[in-house]
Amino acid sequence: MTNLLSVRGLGHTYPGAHAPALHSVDLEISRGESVAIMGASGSGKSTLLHALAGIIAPSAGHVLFHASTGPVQVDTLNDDERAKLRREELGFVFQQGLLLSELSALENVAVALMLSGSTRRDAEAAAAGWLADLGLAGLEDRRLGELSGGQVQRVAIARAHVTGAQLIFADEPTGALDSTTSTEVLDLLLHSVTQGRTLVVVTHDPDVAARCQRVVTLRDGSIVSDVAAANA
Ligand SMILES: Nc1ncnc2c1ncn2[C@@H]1O[C@H](COP(=O)(O)OP(=O)(O)OP(=O)(O)O)[C@@H](O)[C@H]1O
Repeated sequence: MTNLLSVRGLGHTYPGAHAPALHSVDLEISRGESVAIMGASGSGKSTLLHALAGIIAPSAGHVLFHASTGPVQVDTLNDDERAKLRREELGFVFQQGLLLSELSALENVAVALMLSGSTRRDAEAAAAGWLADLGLAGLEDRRLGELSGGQVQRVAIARAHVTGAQLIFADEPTGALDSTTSTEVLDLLLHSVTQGRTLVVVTHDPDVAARCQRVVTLRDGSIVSDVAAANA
């Protein structure tokens, strides 16, 4: 498998914090892998995800991402460049933050493409296709508040994929869902890995981690284990 992300000496200390949230992390992620990031609350999982995905600029170390256009040194990008990288190359399935409750399911997905320059008509056609593929046909015009938690996560998955992103970051994508719906949402994310995409998922749930190929565990901001998942 070819390398997609190479991380060297990654560290991050939030302003005013006494201890680093992330410390000397080295990590290689290959194209087509599914990687779970686990660890106790406060161990640095989200900080690692945010540094890998260019959401935050790390205070130390390097993140090399092999984008569709060539290698990108993520840690050296400015805010605008990181935003462009996220928009064009990465997909996000987060519990909160990215979807807009006042927009419909269709608009939430289409906006990802419109931000990258697609016309509304093209964006909505592509969005409708993804929503249908994810079992949401007929619900396109519902606002998020009129959908179940699992349906909202499907909207998030559609949005993460509609731009053609090859690297998907998920932060507790099943955290608020019942076990049946969790399984369905994870099935959808792992299906996209079988299509050649790469998934990095932060989770507290051992069942989610066991279905990924690899489990990276953090403690106090450092990687303490990096193993193939038992059930993978
Ligand atoms: N914006 C921030 N400003 C200051 N400190 C922060 C910030 N975000 C996280 N931290 C601190 O950094 C450390 C790592 O936090 P992080 O959110 O990465 O952990 P986590 O493993 O994802 O935790 P959880 O499982 O509870 O979400 C913690 O000590 C946390 O308090």
